[in-house]
Amino acid sequence: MKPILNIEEVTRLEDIIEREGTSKAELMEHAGELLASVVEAEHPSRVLVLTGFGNNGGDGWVAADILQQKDIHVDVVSPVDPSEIPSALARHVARRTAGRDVNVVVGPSRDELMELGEQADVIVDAILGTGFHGAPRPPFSIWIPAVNELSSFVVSADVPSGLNAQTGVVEDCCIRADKTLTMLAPKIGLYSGDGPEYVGDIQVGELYDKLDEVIGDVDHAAEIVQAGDLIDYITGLPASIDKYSRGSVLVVAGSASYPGAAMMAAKAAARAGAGYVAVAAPDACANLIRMALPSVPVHAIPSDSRGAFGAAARSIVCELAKKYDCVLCGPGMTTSAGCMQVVTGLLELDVPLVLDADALNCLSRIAIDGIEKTPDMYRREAPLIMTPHYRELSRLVGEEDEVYDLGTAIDAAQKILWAGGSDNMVIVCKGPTTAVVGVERVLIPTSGPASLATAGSGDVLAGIISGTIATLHAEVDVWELALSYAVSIHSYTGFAAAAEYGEKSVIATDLIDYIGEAMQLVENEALKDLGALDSEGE
Ligand SMILES: NC(=O)C1=CN([C@@H]2O[C@H](COP(=O)(O)OP(=O)(O)OC[C@H]3O[C@@H](n4cnc5c(N)ncnc54)[C@H](OP(=O)(O)O)[C@@H]3O)[C@@H](O)[C@H]2O)[C@@H](O)CC1
Ligand SMILES: [K+]
Repeated sequence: MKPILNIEEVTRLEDIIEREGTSKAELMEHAGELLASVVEAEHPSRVLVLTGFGNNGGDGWVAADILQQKDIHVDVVSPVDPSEIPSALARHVARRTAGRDVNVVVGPSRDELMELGEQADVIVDAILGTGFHGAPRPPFSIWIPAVNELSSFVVSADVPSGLNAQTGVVEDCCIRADKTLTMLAPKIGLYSGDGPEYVGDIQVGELYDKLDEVIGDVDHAAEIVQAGDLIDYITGLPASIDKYSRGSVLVVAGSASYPGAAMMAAKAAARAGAGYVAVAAPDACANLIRMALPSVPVHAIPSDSRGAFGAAARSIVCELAKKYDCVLCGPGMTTSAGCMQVVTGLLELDVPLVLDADALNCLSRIAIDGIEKTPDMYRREAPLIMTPHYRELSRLVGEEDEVYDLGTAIDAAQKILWAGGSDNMVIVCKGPTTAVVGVERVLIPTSGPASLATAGSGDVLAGIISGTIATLHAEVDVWELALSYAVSIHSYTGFAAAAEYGEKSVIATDLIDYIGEAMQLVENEALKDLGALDSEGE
């Protein structure tokens, strides 16, 4: 796993490194060297380096100097004369570089900039880094859209200029990078909000060789899960096994209005490896589900007048649920009074429980002002997994109008978890970047493609999660990792389905049929990561 940092922790880390004997000036020299080596790998004959007023620009000036010494033609664009750059560190390296052979262009017009950009094979974006806030001001608000019109390969230093490195918000314009070389450790904004749209490939610039010794001295916003970390949760089928010992799932879901959600979740749970999957659905839609899923037993539960779970549902569902390795509750269920009773009833049982979609909306409605104010409602010994997308999460903590980025979503999930205080509780915060948040750790598994943002995709993920939990029975050391495995499978179904149908045309039911292939892809990646397979998968 690799740490992701909040910006204030990056600053603390730089201070710690300085106390250990490596100055910020030295770090900037290393940052420039690494930036130059990333550019050189593209074999350019001409490079344009765009610099700003701060130390991000300093990285660019150092890189420009090194590239020029390798007989690459380098143009450096600066908003002011190098001697007028306000940051002392950046001014020093800018003056040094300007005194050599690079071509320095101060304050070019848009047309002049476009002409330089058209001639360049690679553009280095060293305009704004972690010191940026708000929306880019002129001249950067002119430079950035101009660069985005060009076809040259763009490498951003530390963070694409225009992206808030903490929140991932782009207010006006932002460099669209092909590659981002982020210094020391990835910043949370690269994964949050608009970040994933702008960063391109993320590469970490290892500026400090003793980072392992100091990285533990700062708080980590999250850790990126690498495929090899998942190996304990990738299991084949043993030889002697029956359908029950493979793991059983009860899907408590559906309503007359949304029977499809129950179908997708149940089928996904079975495809994820559970040997026995059953559905408990309101009798208003039970027959539809039976016809769609011949391999799945469907328990018809008394409905209310709208075709949702009725008043008698709680006791019947809870009696059934006790017999399963995992219970998934929520998809397409609505928030009727009967549904709320089902959710509170299931929470009282001693069975691993996944609450998704309307089950979470039921909790929000019961609590009114944030579920973390009444943790007794969800505190339990048995595992509890909640799978809200960012908006459902904001409702759970009573902040309905808040728009969450990755950082604020993690904060909200931690509020709920710390109030509940159980190692067996995990919140999977679904968004452009999905975070798996537990009491002890926050993990970021592989994100899927944009094609996963389609109706029903969450039902499929809930099915994969419950199927995965059932197959693992209760033998889980690190719940956050087990769930990261399930989230990774979902991501890979998105890649596989997009390759088959095209990114725009994927629908949620397609994803289900790629679960088997996705499990194989995750396993291959894990084995490659651990060196047990070569890059061809041999
Ligand atoms: N520290 C270290 O050890 C190391 C740091 N490193 C590098 O330093 C970078 C951080 O450098 P930094 O702190 O100087 O900030 P940076 O992003 O260059 O920008 C600051 C300038 O931008 C300006 N500005 C702000 N908002 C703006 C807007 N909306 N529109 C226009 N301008 C705006 C702001 O002006 P102000 O708002 O203060 O008036 C100020 O002049 C970091 O990302 C990494 O690349 C590496 O070398 C490794 C070692
Ligand atoms: K930048």
